[in-house]
Amino acid sequence: MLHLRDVSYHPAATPSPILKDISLDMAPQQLGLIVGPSGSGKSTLLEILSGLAKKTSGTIRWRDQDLNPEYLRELAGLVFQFPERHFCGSTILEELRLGHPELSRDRLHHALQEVGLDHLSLGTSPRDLSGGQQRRLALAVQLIRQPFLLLLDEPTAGLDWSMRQQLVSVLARLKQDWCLLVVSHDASELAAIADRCWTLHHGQLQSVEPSLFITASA
Ligand SMILES: Nc1ncnc2c1ncn2[C@@H]1O[C@H](COP(=O)(O)OP(=O)(O)OP(=O)(O)O)[C@@H](O)[C@H]1O
Repeated sequence: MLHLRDVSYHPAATPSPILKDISLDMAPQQLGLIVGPSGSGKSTLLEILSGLAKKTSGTIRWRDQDLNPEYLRELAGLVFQFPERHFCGSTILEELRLGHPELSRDRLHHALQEVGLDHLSLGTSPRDLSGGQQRRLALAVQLIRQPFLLLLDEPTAGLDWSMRQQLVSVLARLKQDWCLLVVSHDASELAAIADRCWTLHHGQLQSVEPSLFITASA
């Protein structure tokens, strides 16, 4: 169970906080969706939850354990917006093994299976994959680390309709085993698979019913 209580982020360079007293709870096997316009603080919240930035105040807990940035870097997996821009490996195998040369082929195969890419040869170049396949490979890269929390920044951005549908069904399947927190400026397809929804405006989080977005985008 992930618990955030009154998490704020106020860098010295800004006149007002970027995140203001954020509180939320999420259970394993849930998908949480935070929807907010550009500049509302979505990526900053994910940076804090993945240990890349340090909150100014508040607490972040997994069950009863307080999580500092070092712990968060180990326990959370962040898939950046447009993750394909950061691929470094020349093959799928290299991409999956970056930083984890010891990983067995079984473990790699399992991660690819979870995102529906197990039919591909490990020697395929990530650059030769479709946009949707590249997004799923980026998910697999995080899954092999077995994070307790999978964080996704705008996972469907820039994909066409059919690739978005494929990605949404992969996420729906992944939430059966993982805790997922997704941020997006567009709730349309993701709200249908979300267990919890929030809006984020000027760094302030507000809980809303997922059905609100489904009706609004229908
Ligand atoms: N360390 C920092 N110092 C100063 N300003 C910052 C810092 N981190 C974030 N910001 C500012 O906070 C605001 C929120 O940024 P953030 O990237 O989190 O928004 P976002 O909702 O993810 O937007 P987008 O969808 O455009 O990526 C922006 O105005 C950004 O410039």
